Amino acid sequence: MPALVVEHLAKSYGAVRAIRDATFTVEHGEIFALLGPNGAGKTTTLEILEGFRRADSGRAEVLGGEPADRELRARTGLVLQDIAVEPYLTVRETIARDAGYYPRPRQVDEVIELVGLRGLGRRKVKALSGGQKRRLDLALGIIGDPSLLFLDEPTTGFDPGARRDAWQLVRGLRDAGMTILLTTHYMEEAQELADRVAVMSGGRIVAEGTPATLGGRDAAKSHIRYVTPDGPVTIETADPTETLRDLLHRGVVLHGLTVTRPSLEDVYLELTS
Ligand SMILES: Nc1ncnc2c1ncn2[C@@H]1O[C@H](COP(=O)(O)OP(=O)(O)OP(=O)(O)O)[C@@H](O)[C@H]1O
Repeated sequence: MPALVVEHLAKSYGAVRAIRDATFTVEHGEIFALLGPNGAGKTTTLEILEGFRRADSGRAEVLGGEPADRELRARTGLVLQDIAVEPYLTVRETIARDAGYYPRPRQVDEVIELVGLRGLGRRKVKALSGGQKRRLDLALGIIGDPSLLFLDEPTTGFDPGARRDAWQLVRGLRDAGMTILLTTHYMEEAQELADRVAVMSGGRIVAEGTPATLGGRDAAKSHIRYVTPDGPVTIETADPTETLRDLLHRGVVLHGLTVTRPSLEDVYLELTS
């Protein structure tokens, strides 16, 4: 039984068809990334799975049950786009208060450490930087020791170092058995983190696969580029190894050589254009 099942899901806000017909499944213990342009329907899909909204039609199943089930909520963690936190509480007080909502929470200090807020436990929430605030959001998502975690754009506002730390943390959670559904606008994040990705556009899933194979990426042609005294050369080839062997055999000097395949971002832009 998969951790999440979404089948022919549809949801409109008045005349706006936010989700038209979305189908995908997420297996236990995997990191699944939902990608798509602004307004594609990602947050609405998450909100239905989290039990905050009802779909108009279709099926959404979470850990084998209904999304809004109370007992289920104790087993899921949420990191939403805008989380309301008390500005005058400290980091530690905020996390400790949330720990009280769960039957078997993690240790508060362990979580502060995990999300990289060590030494900031006594700082008031209103005095945190944007990235630190987002780490606090992450702490609140995992304090209940959930088996399923929803992350809606978890690293927005992070500096590159903090982003890599967050990826490390999320991978660690997955390796410890947690199932993670995330949305992101950073293709590098999806590439680095996700076991599988789905691309949503106009309320539909338009492609699904591993980051390496999405949209036929693995079978796509490579570009070999190098510079000769006459100027730059670009060769498009399905078999870069063979083409390079041939060039070297002919004694071509390959100054500034690069070999590239379409990036996840290239494929994504093509799918959503
Ligand atoms: N409460 C609401 N009332 C009316 N329309 C809404 C509401 N929430 C979302 N929408 C609309 O539904 C569509 C899907 O929005 P949604 O927030 O699910 O997209 P998203 O993929 O999460 O976008 P983003 O990447 O910008 O967060 C958009 O056209 C949005 O304007």
